[in-house]
Amino acid sequence: MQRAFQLVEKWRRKTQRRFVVSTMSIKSVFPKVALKSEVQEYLHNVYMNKELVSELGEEEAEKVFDSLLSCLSHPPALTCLRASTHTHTLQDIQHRLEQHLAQQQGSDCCAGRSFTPIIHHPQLPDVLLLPVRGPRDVRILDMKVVVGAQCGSAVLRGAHVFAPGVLSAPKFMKAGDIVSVFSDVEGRCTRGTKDFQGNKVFVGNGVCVMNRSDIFCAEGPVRGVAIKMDDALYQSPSFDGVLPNEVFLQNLPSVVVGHVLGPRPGERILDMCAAPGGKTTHIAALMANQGVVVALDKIKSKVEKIRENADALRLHCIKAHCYNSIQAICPDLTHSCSAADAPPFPEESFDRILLDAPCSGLGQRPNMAINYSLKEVCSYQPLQRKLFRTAVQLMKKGGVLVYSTCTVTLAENEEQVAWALKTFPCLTLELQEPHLGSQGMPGAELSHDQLRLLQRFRPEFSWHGATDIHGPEDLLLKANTDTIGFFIAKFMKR
Ligand SMILES: C[S@@+](CC[C@H](N)C(=O)[O-])C[C@H]1O[C@@H](n2cnc3c(N)ncnc32)[C@H](O)[C@@H]1O
Repeated sequence: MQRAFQLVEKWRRKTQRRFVVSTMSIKSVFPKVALKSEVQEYLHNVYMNKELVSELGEEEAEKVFDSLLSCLSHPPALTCLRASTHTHTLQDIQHRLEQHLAQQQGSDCCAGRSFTPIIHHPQLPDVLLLPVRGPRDVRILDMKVVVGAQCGSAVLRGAHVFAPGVLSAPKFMKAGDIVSVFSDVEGRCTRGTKDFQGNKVFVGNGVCVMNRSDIFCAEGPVRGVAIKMDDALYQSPSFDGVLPNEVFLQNLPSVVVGHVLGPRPGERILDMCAAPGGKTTHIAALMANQGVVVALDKIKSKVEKIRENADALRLHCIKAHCYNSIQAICPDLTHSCSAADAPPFPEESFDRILLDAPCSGLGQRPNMAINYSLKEVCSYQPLQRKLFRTAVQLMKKGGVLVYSTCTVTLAENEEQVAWALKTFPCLTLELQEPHLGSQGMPGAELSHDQLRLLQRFRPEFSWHGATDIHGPEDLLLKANTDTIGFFIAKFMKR
């Protein structure tokens, strides 16, 4: 870890001169996540619930909630790459990645930047981390391009701007122009606008690869990079198409899920909500490609993505199907089920099941604006329970079920655990290994012992407004805490 920090320090010193304005001044202009007022009030009540307030005190609980809104609009401090250690060694992949980034960043280095250091995660043997630097001092230019909020968030995590994401561009914009890119956080900008005057957030500067007419006047759908972001507010390498057979860009808590599930070679595993296959491919890799991983998703186009990712990572034990997982149990015991690896399945068919549930996604970062209504946010709990019921029936006795979400509500997390333990006496809550996040959040009447068995990634706890790293311990702390908001529960069936 000491050597890792030396690398980060070297990189920081080399990039230092670009940080002429203190992060405090930029922080003040970078807004908190914008939520519908009904959703903000709902979340505020969650974070000010009686159990939590009696533990933290009202003032501290308010501060934590404020930090949550603030950190959600900013990207995590480190980029996490899962390495395909079933086909290559971690050192090998790191070396190839360094070579690739050296090529990608070659011209930037000449312009005064240095290569981003790549660090091994000390507790996750298949994870490589790259520190993100920002918010940086980047001057806003006269030519302004506006992109959709999703595209703006991707730029904050190191992506270039792809043509479909562009909403507004100046009248005479042409390839080679240097432009400032803004995110349309309120979703008000109409595609094809020339000069959008509404509320927008600056995400960095880039060089146009396409003319305005290429983006808006093409006959068919436009594809490809429209603006190459070479001076982004948050500096992080672009991983689009980088070593697709060896690395997978994945949030750190999602990698933790695979390890917590603990699949072993030869087992039968079900991933109930699998697309695009980030966790499915991790599970198959941990099984050294031996056994079966059945991956279900109800959206056909997304199932194709699972297959593409499985092929790219050479994971042949994955069997992907388009299916509604709620109905994945054979309806009739006398009726024989189709094929062993295709749904529906007889009860108690699987050694381990992952339910990475569809959820309100309020923990995703960066997210500058969430347009969900309260009704939408509240719609997930019943759906998750239906999926959970099926999961319990499909797991073998002695089998393991991992339930996870990337949201921060109690209703989709701790309340689901309380409901599951009451509804299914055959389930026990299990210790998670590794446990890198915080424990569960009080508010669902779970005991302290039960909360300790849960794992919640709570970026609001360590949020200080900037991604600066101060020492090796801080580097590791940030890697494990300055993540997306995420929840994991592990159950066993007696
Ligand atoms: C959180 S995402 C899964 C992410 C995925 N586990 C990964 O790591 O790449 C939830 C997925 O659940 C799928 N889904 C929603 N309802 C479903 C259902 N009833 N049956 C199967 N899949 C469903 C959605 O299409 C979506 O792809």
